[in-house]
Amino acid sequence: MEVSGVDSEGKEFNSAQEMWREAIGEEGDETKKTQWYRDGVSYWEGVEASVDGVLGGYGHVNDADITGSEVFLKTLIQERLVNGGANQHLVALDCGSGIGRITKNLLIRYFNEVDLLEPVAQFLDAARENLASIGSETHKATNFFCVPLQEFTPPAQRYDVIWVQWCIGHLTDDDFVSFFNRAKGCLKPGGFFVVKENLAKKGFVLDKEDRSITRSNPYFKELFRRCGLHLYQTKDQKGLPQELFAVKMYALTVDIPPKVHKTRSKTRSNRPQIIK
Ligand SMILES: C[S@@+](CC[C@H](N)C(=O)[O-])C[C@H]1O[C@@H](n2cnc3c(N)ncnc32)[C@H](O)[C@@H]1O
Repeated sequence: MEVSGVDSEGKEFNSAQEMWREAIGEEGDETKKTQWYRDGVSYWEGVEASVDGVLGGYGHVNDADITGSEVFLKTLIQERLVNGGANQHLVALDCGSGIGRITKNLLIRYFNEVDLLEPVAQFLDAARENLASIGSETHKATNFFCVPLQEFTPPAQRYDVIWVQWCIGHLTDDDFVSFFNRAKGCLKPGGFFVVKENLAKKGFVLDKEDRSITRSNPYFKELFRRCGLHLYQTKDQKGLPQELFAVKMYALTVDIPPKVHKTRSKTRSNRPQIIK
């Protein structure tokens, strides 16, 4: 990516390549890259297994976040899934699930089964506990995968929705692309990804504390293009405190969304749109 960016200590980089070279070393230098991932997980291992912990001290944004996600998800289920999801056995994957906050407050109400993936064992244990008394025989958390996204290949054709929120910043660009390419084959027909992430105003911001990168909207779009994914819908998350990064939701599909005959202005951004 030919975009400039900064790190959390104010250091400037002329390009993403320059930043990645410093963060994970030259291509083929697996030692530094392994250390990058190890440091990211170690950071989260030192965080309390609570809503406030996984939200970086902003536990009070949970309600706004879940409400925003629910509005986005509901429309997508209706538009994309057979019968609008009615009378279907729906399955979701919650990636980088932390303590199961999103599954507990949202996904388990819409999906018959939810699988959780989380590399930090203490978070996944908390998720198991938090979800033990939630749901029912027909709405339940099924699998708990204790593995990082870059090492995960989901089961083939299992999921209607793969939800990726506030965790993909831990992956390098190549591992980001590689993960979505593997995961594409795990979606059922009509299935889709939701990526909900912080946005940098421009370029990127490297967080040296938790070993993650916050990407800009153009940066995400370029990576989605490299994944061969199509942008079906996007929506900005509203109601978050001003001092936080803006947050955007992306719905992504493997198939090309049908052309919409426009009756409104071309400047509307939340319409089906192929990534350019
Ligand atoms: C900000 S928390 C968000 C948790 C959850 N998605 C939520 O919104 O409540 C970031 C999560 O990403 C997880 N994570 C860190 N590195 C990861 C990786 N390589 N693959 C998947 N998840 C990772 C952390 O352990 C942590 O649970």
